[in-house]
Formats: sequence, structure tokens, C-alpha cells
Amino acid sequence: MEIVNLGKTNSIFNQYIAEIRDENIQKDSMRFRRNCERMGEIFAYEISKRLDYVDQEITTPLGNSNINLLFEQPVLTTILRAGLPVHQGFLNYFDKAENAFVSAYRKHHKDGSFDIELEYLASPDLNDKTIILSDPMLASGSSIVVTYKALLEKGNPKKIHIAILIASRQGLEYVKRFLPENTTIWVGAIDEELTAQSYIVPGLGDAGDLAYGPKE
Ligand SMILES: O=P(O)(O)OC[C@H]1O[C@H](OP(=O)(O)OP(=O)(O)O)[C@H](O)[C@@H]1O
Ligand SMILES: O=c1cc[nH]c(=O)[nH]1
Ligand SMILES: [Mg+2]
Repeated sequence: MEIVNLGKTNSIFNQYIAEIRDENIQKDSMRFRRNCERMGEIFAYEISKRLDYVDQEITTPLGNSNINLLFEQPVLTTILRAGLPVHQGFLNYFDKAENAFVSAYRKHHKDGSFDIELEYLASPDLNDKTIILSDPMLASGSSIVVTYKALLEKGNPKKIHIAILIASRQGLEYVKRFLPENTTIWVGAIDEELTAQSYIVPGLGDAGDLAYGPKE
């Protein structure tokens, strides 16, 4: 499995990572959502370079022009709710793509542990498709693994790209144990620490709350 860290290259991308982390700037929820969306757009452009292309002829008013265009559309997949702004960024670029949505939330037990409960899955057939699964945060890694297993009910994808804005080192190690070799994980940053409640340190806090407000 390959891991590509976009934050390792100096680019404007890191300005958006800095802004979603910044405790003052992140209070502006519209800017937080838009920054997530902008990074979704950059991930989309970078991932597009790895997809398959086919030569096509375009007819202009004055003649013909040949150009390599996408051979097939990926299936854009995200996890509700924090994944929505990143997903919109992907959709801005892959505007003809099919889409899949999954709900996953942490169900806490009395001893402080939690399981990921998945209640909703809306997906096209995934057999032999390329799927791009986006989520701003990969902390314990449980949401991604539970989501991947649920998606398998819809078919066996030929290639999986996972796009994460901020991942924990520990979560990436966990995910590697469950996802197949044909997976590429794209990250914006990798943080070294997780709290006892599986929050990423330094991370950014709760991405869903920052984008959409607190939930009960
Ligand atoms: O790697 P994990 O430990 O599973 O944590 C990562 C998950 O946490 C966040 O969602 P959250 O559970 O906060 O839900 P929300 O989007 O509704 O806020 C994030 O968007 C991931 O889905
Ligand atoms: O650090 C974390 C972990 C899970 N979900 C978040 O939004 N942030
Ligand atoms: Mg979630």
C-alpha cells in the first residue's frame, strides 16, 4: 500500500492545512468548510494524474483536436458528516462521477471504549470501479476500515484511493492491516499523537463540529 503525503511538498496546499488547524481561523465555519473543499479540489487534481486516459477527438468550429481524457469516472465516496466539504471539492473537479455516501459514528461504551456504527450506505455498483474515499480526519482508523468493509457489499473495486486531510500515524498503521494492496492513501499531514479518546494531536479538534456545529 502506498502513502502519499501532499504536505511534504511546499505548495499553497499547506496554507489551507494551517488555516483548518489554527484555533482562531477555524472558528469561521464557512472558511473551514471552504478550506476543506479547496483541499478536496487539490487532492482531486493530484489523484487524476494516476487514473487511466484514452485518446479522444474533439470537433471545434474550425477542425479536430485530439486529447487524452479520462477513460472512466471514479466513484466519489465520503463519510457523513465531516466528509461533505472535502467531497464537494472532489465533485467540483470530477463533475461526472458517481457518488457513494456512508454514515459512521462513534458509539461509546461505559468503559470509555467505542465501536463505529454504520447506519446508512448509498452506493452504486462498485465492481471493477476506482473509488475515491475522502474524509478530513483519520484518527483511530476505525471509520475508514468499517466503511471499506461495508462498501465491499456493493462490489470489488479495482483500485481504492483514500484522501485524508490529517491522519494519525497510529491510525494509518491500523488501516494498513485491513485494506488491500491496491490502495493508495493520500494525506495532507501526518500527526504523531492520539488522545485516550482517539483525537488527533495536534490535529484540529472536531472536524464535523467545526464545519456544521456541535451535535448532541
Ligand atoms: O479514525 P476514526 O477514529 O474513526 O475517526 C475519524 C472520524 O472522525 C470524524 O468524524 P466524526 O466521528 O467526528 O463524525 P462527524 O463527521 O459527524 O463529526 C472524521 O470525519 C472521521 O469520519
Ligand atoms: O481528531 C479527531 C478525531 C476524530 N474526529 C475528528 O474530527 N477529529
Ligand atoms: Mg464521521
